Amino acid sequence: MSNHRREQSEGDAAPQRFTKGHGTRNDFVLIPDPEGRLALDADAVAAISDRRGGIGADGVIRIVRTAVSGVEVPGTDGAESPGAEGVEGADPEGAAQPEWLMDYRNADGSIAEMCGNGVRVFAACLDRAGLAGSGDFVIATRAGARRVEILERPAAAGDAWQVRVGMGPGRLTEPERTVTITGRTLPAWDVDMGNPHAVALLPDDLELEDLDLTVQPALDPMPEGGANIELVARRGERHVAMRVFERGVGETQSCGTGAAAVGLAAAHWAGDDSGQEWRVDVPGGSLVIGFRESEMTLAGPAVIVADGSLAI
Ligand SMILES: N[C@@H](CCC[C@H](N)C(=O)O)C(=O)O
Repeated sequence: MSNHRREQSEGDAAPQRFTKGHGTRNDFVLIPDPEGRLALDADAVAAISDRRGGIGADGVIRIVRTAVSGVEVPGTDGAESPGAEGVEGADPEGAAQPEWLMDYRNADGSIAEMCGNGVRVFAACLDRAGLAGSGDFVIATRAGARRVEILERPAAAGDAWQVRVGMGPGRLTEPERTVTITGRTLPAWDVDMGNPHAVALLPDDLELEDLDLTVQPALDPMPEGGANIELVARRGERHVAMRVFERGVGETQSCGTGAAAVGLAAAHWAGDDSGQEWRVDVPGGSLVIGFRESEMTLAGPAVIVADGSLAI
């Protein structure tokens, strides 16, 4: 039996609130659990994410105070800091622990270290609740602390926030594995964005739109723990398009860490060390990847769609 129930005292039957949101149509159910009372198991996450029997989402995000989350945040020293002070770039060595943790689960219930689109929607939820201060703050993730900047707030309900996230440095490895898709075997670059990615550039005679991503492309060898797989087409100067098969989900309309991985690989393929931004188109929109001295950045929209109560 799935479990997303709070540890309840007798007679406490308050419904569990949730918010539904998306970033470039990569969609999430966010569940506030400030005091860390929610027991959210893999079956519950899969049931909530189910697009017919549940609410439907690519992932479920628990909004929990880091101090009570039971999650150790790499690179932080355990002391609490609600603001951005003490944080130089992302994943800072020995930085104070951010107040709020993005506890991310894929639609199949598996835990992932990081979600770039999820961080933006998480930030929009904190901002709407008045918990983001001036709009420059730090969020904890399993991949480390991530700096968030609210660039734009929505003018009207249903409009998007625009949010930039520090994504850490990103680490790219020359191909040691291949991706096979639509009968073609291509070299794959491993990119570590806190979570694992395998990025392949399509040859000119293979259209991004023609790929069959209803099944997972074969990754050989498959890394222990799996990987998100991105297929990339060139579009123009500092401009590429991608599709993604996400670990723990399947094909999604967008992946923020995937777009950062693709930006890093595309700049590498182009021999571009100018530090200028790259545009990465995804089926659900467009994202901007930046290169700062110590880290990459991801900028794009975050939309809050609905608030409700869980009855399942
Ligand atoms: N969609 C996310 C990535 C979510 C986690 C991923 N499926 C994994 O298992 O690593 C993003 O926007 O980055």
